Amino acid sequence: MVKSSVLGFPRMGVLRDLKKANEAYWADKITQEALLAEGKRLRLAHWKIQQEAGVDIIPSNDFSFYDHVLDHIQLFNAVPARYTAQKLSPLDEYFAMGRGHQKAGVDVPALEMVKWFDSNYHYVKPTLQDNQTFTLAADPKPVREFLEAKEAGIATRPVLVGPVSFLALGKADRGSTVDPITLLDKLVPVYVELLKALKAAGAESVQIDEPVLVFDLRPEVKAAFKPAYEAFAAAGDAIPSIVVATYFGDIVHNFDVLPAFANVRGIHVDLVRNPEQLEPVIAQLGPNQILSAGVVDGRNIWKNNFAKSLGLLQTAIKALGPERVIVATSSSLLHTPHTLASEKKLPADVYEWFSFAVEKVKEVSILAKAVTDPEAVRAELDANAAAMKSRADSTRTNDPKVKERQEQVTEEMHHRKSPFESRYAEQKKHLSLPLFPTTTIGSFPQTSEIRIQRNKFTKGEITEQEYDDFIKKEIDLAVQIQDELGLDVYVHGEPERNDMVQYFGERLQGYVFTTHAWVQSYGSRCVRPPIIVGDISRPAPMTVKESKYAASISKKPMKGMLTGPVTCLRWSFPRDDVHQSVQCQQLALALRDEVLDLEKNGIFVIQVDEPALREGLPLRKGAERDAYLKWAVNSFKLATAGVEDSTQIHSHFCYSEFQDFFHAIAALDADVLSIENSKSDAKLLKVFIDEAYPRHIGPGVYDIHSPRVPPEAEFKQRIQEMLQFLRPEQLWINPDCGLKTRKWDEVKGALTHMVNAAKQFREQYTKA
Ligand SMILES: CN1c2c(nc(N)[nH]c2=O)NC[C@@H]1CNc1ccc(C(=O)N[C@@H](CCC(=O)N[C@@H](CCC(=O)N[C@@H](CCC(=O)O)C(=O)O)C(=O)O)C(=O)O)cc1
Ligand SMILES: N[C@@H](CCS)C(=O)O
Ligand SMILES: [Zn+2]
Repeated sequence: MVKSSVLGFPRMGVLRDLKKANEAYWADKITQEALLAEGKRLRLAHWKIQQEAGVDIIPSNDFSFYDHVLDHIQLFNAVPARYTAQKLSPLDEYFAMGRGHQKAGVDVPALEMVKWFDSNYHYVKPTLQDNQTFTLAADPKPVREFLEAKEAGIATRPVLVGPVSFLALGKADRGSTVDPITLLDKLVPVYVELLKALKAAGAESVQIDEPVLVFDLRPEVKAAFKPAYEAFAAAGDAIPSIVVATYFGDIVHNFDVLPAFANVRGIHVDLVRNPEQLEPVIAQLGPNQILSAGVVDGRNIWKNNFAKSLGLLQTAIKALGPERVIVATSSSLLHTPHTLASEKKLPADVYEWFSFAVEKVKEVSILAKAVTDPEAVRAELDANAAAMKSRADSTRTNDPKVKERQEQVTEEMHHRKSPFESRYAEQKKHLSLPLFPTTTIGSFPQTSEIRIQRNKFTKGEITEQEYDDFIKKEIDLAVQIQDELGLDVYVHGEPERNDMVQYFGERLQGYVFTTHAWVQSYGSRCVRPPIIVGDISRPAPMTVKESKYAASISKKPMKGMLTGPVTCLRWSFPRDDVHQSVQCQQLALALRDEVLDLEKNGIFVIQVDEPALREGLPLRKGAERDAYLKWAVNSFKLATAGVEDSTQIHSHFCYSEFQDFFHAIAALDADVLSIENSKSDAKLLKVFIDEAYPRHIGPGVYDIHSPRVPPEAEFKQRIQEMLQFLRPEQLWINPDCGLKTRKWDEVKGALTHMVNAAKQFREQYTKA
């Protein structure tokens, strides 16, 4: 019998229960015991869903209160001393690393949080010291959760982030210079101890995730697999058997690492992303090793194409026999929403095209049966074939007018009228900005009042007029606060937006959107990606009404605020039947019209956010990456280049790892860039000098993910550091990202300090 397996299940629960419990705990509304009990309830519920679907290998330790990499930081007692020194409870210490802690005299910022591979999930970076040690935490979480499932009668396979990936995804702490991978020999014995404890608890097998295997690896990282997995092999039967899991790419280029895995039970590969790696991987397996074939997509919401998956599985079975093949999800289902069953408003025809986590779990189970006994699941196979046909034949997907417009796109449409120097001269006259201009990234606090009013509007409990009036009042408030703070370029605050991508998806033809399809983005924060089902176009302006109103009541320049084409694409669930470059160009054309409409309506600073530009970068260097960069950069330029020289185009990126990506950002030709930087070493900005970057930049000076209000001195120190790498005339002062997740008192406090710090530098440099 072929077995089925799931690599991880979403944690939030059907109604975002974990988010609600976490936020209630942080607001002191529920006790620690209540939060822990909610975690337990969710874990059991999720295991049962998988058990009832007939999944053979169910994961444990995939649950996390905040982030699974952060769990491992605590599991290995790799918690920086600034947190342990606070003597918080283990749970509060954990949240302090995730989101900072500023309470009862304790003031510690969060650890850095960055993108998980090319997904919209964010993990907390292991932050390691020169004299780092590792020990196993008391009552280790993977053992505890394995036993919890066992008590409930559910045998599970614990999931761990592997030692090489844990270190390779980490960094040296500020003030340390250690290359994390050199800490391997200290870490591996702790893994062995943990694996022994899991075996003693009854675990027969573990899933060890080594997703860094899909990257181009430094030789030091490649070399680390051998000693780590040899140490595991040396533990023999004292530890569970190991399946090494990789995902989001192929591992063919790292085949020279595979001898390190000679003694593991099996290897998991992502056959959704890279089906072509199937045969080469099969050829590399040892005579008794198992292939875990990831055929059910953990990153998208399209129903599995059973015929296609069965083709891959049959190839595997032919080579290895049924006992050595496991049917699996391509990756953890963390990146998919909980269940399609919650969606009551999707058009009936498209509903049939989708599968969320609960449905994908069933798909894995059906495929495992179908591959050796199709008649046992004939009805399911027929229904699947009918759904595939319904989508392929649908008229929803194809809009000839959109295609016609795409054919008329010219090279010239990608270029601004003049080079930056001439544009800037025009903008200077037009906008009269001071030295070190201050601005924010767009959103202001999305208060519960805003969400309640929007919810009432969605449910029809208030009229459009009432909702519009409410939004106008919010914009009034945002403008008034910016007056008081003394900022230089204003934003309207985005109160009308549920999310920077969903909002646009809801206004564009070619999309459908959901009511409950939440996916965790970081910590308790979730997103509800809209779904691209067909060719995209803009039936009407999307943001002009709010920006125009905001500009009309503002005495300073008002920035229009759009989400760029690449980010709209990446943070939606894209089509899988049309190349992403085509979808992106359609979005770019829709946004180009919006940019020009904003300009026509008196908005002369327009920010087009592209925080997902880097996330979309293929994980390995090479032709695929070059091709992506070409179409991604062109899409941004197509969206923005139609404006006059005097209109200032801003763009924003909330990630700090821009060194290997600098040329793409520069190629956008945006007049001003804002980039997340407050938690990184200012030295990273050196690339702007090295590359003689001519345009203007606002490296973030304030970590918006944390409720912490940094003191004024911290802002001044940050600006001072930045001035070592940037010319004063090119420096803007702004936070890392939008402020929607913060509370107004935090925002006012932090921005007061930020503006005061900027004013002091302005004074100093104007005198000089
Ligand atoms: C900049 N970031 C974003 C990413 N991806 C996006 N798609 N959007 C982003 O902004 N990726 C990288 C980063 C990640 N950062 C964030 C930051 C903040 C959030 C966030 O705040 N998410 C919200 C949900 C946002 C939303 O869609 N809100 C809706 C619905 C609100 C709601 O829950 N309504 C209630 C009813 C109202 C009530 O009674 O309170 C309900 O439906 O039950 C809205 O505002 O209308 C979050 O809360 O998690 C995400 C990523
Ligand atoms: N304008 C958006 C950008 C987030 S990346 C905001 O401010 O929330
Ligand atoms: Zn951002």
